[in-house]
Amino acid sequence: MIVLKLGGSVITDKDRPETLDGEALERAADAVAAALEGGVEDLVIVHGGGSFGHHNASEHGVTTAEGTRDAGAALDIHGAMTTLNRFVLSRLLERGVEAVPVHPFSAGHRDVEGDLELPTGQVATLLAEGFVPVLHGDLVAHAGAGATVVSGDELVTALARDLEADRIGLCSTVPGVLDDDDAVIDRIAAYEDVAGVLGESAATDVTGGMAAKVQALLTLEAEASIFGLEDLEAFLAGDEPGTTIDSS
Ligand SMILES: Nc1ncnc2c1ncn2[C@@H]1O[C@H](COP(=O)(O)OP(=O)(O)OP(=O)(O)O)[C@@H](O)[C@H]1O
Ligand SMILES: C=C(C)CCOP(=O)(O)O
Repeated sequence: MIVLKLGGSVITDKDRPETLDGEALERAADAVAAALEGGVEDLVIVHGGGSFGHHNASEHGVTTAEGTRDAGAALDIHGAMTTLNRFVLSRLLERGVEAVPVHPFSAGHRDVEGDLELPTGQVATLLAEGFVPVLHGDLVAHAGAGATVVSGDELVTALARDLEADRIGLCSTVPGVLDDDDAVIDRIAAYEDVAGVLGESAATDVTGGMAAKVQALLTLEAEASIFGLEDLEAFLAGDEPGTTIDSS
């Protein structure tokens, strides 16, 4: 089972609100379709927000910890993410991928500690029935805080753990985690080894950029890869492009 995240910064133009990077999205959809035709089974896709969702969340002061109890604000943020989800689904459907949406707002929640609870029975059943479930960064109900943002990266972690993913891939706008000289770090085994070079996202991003990604992936048993769009095909073919996060 593969969990693949298509970074919001890859499939959208992160500097312009609610703007797709149509070419990049089509390229990603091509790679997914080719991989499924080539024999990949059991693929779960998660996509991030990029220029959809982050701007809205930021405008309403909503983050993964700061929530809202304003339904209008919640619909604004969730609506931006479902709009992007429709675009992703349609590009996949056009290529014969049996992609269906799973909206985290209707499925998950956070407890008072902020820990995410995400049921995955629907995702497992969709996989078993031959679908490609497509989740996305979203809002979730948060005990004591209203509704807060859940990042695609958190969803990847929860899905990978629960569904015992064999492989995890984060396709981002960078070719991997970069060191001080902008060279791709091949392998990361401990957060302390790279904490100094990890920063936040260059664009409006309420969920933490690269540092949060690496921290989350280090908690998983399976190996994860962070790579750029040019390496998506290679990842889906079984290679380990970019940076491998290995906590074992
Ligand atoms: N050491 C680093 N190596 C690589 N990228 C880094 C590093 N430190 C900070 N970054 C930033 O992290 C960004 C990737 O995180 P970001 O959250 O924007 O990606 P994404 O998952 O593709 O998008 P989204 O969160 O919208 O889904 C890079 O574009 C870069 O600006
Ligand atoms: C900002 C929202 C609503 C979702 C963010 O998801 P991410 O881009 O994966 O961090």
